[in-house]
Parts: sequence; C-alpha cells; structure tokens
Amino acid sequence: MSYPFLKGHGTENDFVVLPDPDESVHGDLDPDRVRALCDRRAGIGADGVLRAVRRDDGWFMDYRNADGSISEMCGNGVRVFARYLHERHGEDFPVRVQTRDGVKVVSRDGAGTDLTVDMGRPSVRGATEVSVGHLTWPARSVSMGNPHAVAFVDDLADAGPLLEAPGHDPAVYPDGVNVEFVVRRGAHHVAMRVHERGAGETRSCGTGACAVAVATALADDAPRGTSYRVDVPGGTLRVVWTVDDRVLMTGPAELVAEGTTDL
Ligand SMILES: N[C@@H](CCC[C@H](N)C(=O)O)C(=O)O
Repeated sequence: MSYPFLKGHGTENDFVVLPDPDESVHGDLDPDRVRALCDRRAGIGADGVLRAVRRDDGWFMDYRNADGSISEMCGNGVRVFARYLHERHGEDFPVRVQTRDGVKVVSRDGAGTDLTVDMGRPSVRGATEVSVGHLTWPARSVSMGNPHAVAFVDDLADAGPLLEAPGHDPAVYPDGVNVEFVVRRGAHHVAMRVHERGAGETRSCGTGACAVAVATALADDAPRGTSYRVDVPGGTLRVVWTVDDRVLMTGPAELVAEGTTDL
C-alpha cells in the first residue's frame, strides 16, 4: 500500500506530513513505522510526523516524535500543518488546528511568508535543575501543553554535543522533558539550543522558544506584550506573551517536497 506524504519545516525543525483524512493511515502508523519514516539515512528523515486527520468539526494534528512517542503539542509543526491545510485543502487564514493541547489558531501577517500561532496560556511552574555530565544548571519549568525546562547558561557550547537527554528531576517531569539552554544576545533577544524529548537535539523547537520567552520575560520582569527575538540554530522566531496571558509565536513554515511512501 502506498501513502502520499509531504515534507516541511519551520526554522529547520522538520516534519513528515501524512494526509490521513479518513483515518486509513492510523492503524499502520505504529512507533516502528514512525521511527522508519523519520530515519535520516534509511527513511525520509524528520524530527517528527504530523498526521492530518479530518474530523466533522475541523482538522486534528496527530503529532509523533521521531522515536515514535506521542506529544501534546508542536509549535513549529502547527505552523507547517496550517501551511499544508491552506495550500492543499484551501483552508483560509486564520486556520484552526485541533491538537492534544486544544485548538490553536494560525494566522498570516500581511503578504509575508511568516505565520503566527496563538499558543494559548503558558503554565509557569517552579524552579528545577538540569544537568549534562558533571555540570548542573538551575532551570525554570514551563508547560506549553508539553513540558519544558529552561536553563540560562554562560555559553551555548557549555551543554556539549547533547548526544543524550540532559538529566532532570523525574518527580517534576514524569513523562520526560524538552530542555532549552539559553544565552542572552541583547535587549529582548536570546539564543537557544534544545534537546527535544523523543527527538534529540533539533535545529529548533517552537514550544521551546515560547517557554524560553516566558522564562526570560519573568527573569527580566518585562511588561506583558514585550516582543522577544529567539534565535535557534535553524533561524529566528518572535514570541510575545500578551497582556491577556497568551503566547503568540511568529516564524516561517515551508513545504519543501512530496511523494509517496509505503510507510
Ligand atoms: N519541535 C516541537 C516540539 C515537539 C514535541 C516535543 N519533542 C515533545 O515531546 O514534547 C515544537 O516545535 O514545539
């Protein structure tokens, strides 16, 4: 059996999009198959899979990490998903996308190619710690629907090659965590690296950039509505934590290839 797929990315966080309007792919998409699709040598290669399911009341984004695990939310993925719905299904902006973390609304600003997603309310949690080897950093726990630990470091290289998941407190993160390492670059401007749960180090993480902007705004005591520039290895995202306690993230979303796969 062969299935259509598309390949897309947002700030080089890349995804296989699997159209599955009638749920015929679902039964075949077990964790082994997700891993095979995401394999960068033997498969298509991606940080995750976005299965596009049509429901009576709209489109659902079924997000899977490259290791086959399920996540609640993907911030770069939801922009790519909205781009797909707009280009291939004629959905007008603002596009509504159902996710495991509720409905996200994706809009297009003017004539530019960037998309803005309303990521909803952040959940700011307590202080925690993360570690790599013998180094430990204090971190802020933030949920953007999925779990994050944000650690400010002196230099992004301090985290090393990030070949393994950073150490974290399993009592705070019983289901694992996405870890962001952050440095300041200027006023309201930071840069980050991320180790994603279920994918390893990636070139970007949208929910991670939002968690970083929230943690930085708190550290700065910045007024709500302050716009943060968040540089990631794969590009730049802009994040605003609004006066009404919502996080808006703006960045690119591109479809770059399509084909068929036997999964
Ligand atoms: N890259 C994504 C986040 C994907 C899910 C994450 N790895 C998790 O397990 O929570 C993003 O852009 O937000």
